[in-house]
Amino acid sequence: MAERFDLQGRHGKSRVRVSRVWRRPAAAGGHLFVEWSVAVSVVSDCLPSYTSDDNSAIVATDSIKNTVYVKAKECTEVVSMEEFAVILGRHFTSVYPQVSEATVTITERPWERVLVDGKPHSHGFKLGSEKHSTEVIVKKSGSLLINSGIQGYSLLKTTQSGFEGFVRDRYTLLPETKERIVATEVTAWWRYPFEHVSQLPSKPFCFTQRYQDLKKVLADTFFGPPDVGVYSPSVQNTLYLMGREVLTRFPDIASIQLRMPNLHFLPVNLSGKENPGLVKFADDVYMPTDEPHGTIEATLTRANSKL
Ligand SMILES: O=c1[nH]c(=O)c2[nH]c(=O)[nH]c2[nH]1
Repeated sequence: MAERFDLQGRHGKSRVRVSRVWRRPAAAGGHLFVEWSVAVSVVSDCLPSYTSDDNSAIVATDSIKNTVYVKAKECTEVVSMEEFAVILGRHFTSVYPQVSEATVTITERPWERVLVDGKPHSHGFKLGSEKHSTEVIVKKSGSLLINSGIQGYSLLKTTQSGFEGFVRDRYTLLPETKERIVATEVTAWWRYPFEHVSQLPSKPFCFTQRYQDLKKVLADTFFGPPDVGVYSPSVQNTLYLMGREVLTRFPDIASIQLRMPNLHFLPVNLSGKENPGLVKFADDVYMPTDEPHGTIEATLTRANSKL
């Protein structure tokens, strides 16, 4: 008898790029504009399409792609990325009996309103750097998982950082220091507390506002007060303080995952037989590097969380 196999498949469409404009009058704040890259992946009961030539249960990935544009068109009111992802996830899991679950991932291209002579422009945007993403999983029952994140958030400070007291053995060359540049490119992911579509907040845009607030908490904790800063004894400690501050400020966030590569700025000392002490490092000239870099990451979860 032929061997039997379990098969767990999923299918969808990735990198579906969509932009949406909401044309508000200038007096109401001007146009809103987003550019999203959407990935949809559905868990669908279409086993015969894998094991035979029967495609009758397949929702074509081309139709999945089209749905992204249809739903964008239907969003006549402003929606955040997270809300749009829930709309898509709800659509696939409610319209198609064979679809039990949908994962919708969206990454936003960070178009930011320009300022002209210090005034927000009503319809002009420029590209920023760090990116906002979300991953939403919707089940047929309406149960939900919403994780959102930030990528490519580059932060640097020129002082108030050191690294001392680490293991010294026969492999150690790194001198201890109380003075260095610290630079990183933060990746963070956090989970929202809504576990069912019925719990979603009705206030539009709250996810977008939360992203902005969270980004500010991360940066403010990294930098410290504008005039004096705050001393960082290690990237590990700074990462912990950033995560702790997020969980303290936002009680509805149960957990945050932070990845903070340590992008080294190496002291430049140049010396040769002919030119002894050509360049002597005095906390002034550095060689910026990104390879190799330290990898520091941690997840902070509330001790009483049920996660
Ligand atoms: O903040 C730091 N953490 C480390 O773990 C480490 N390791 C290293 O070489 N430099 C640093 N800096």
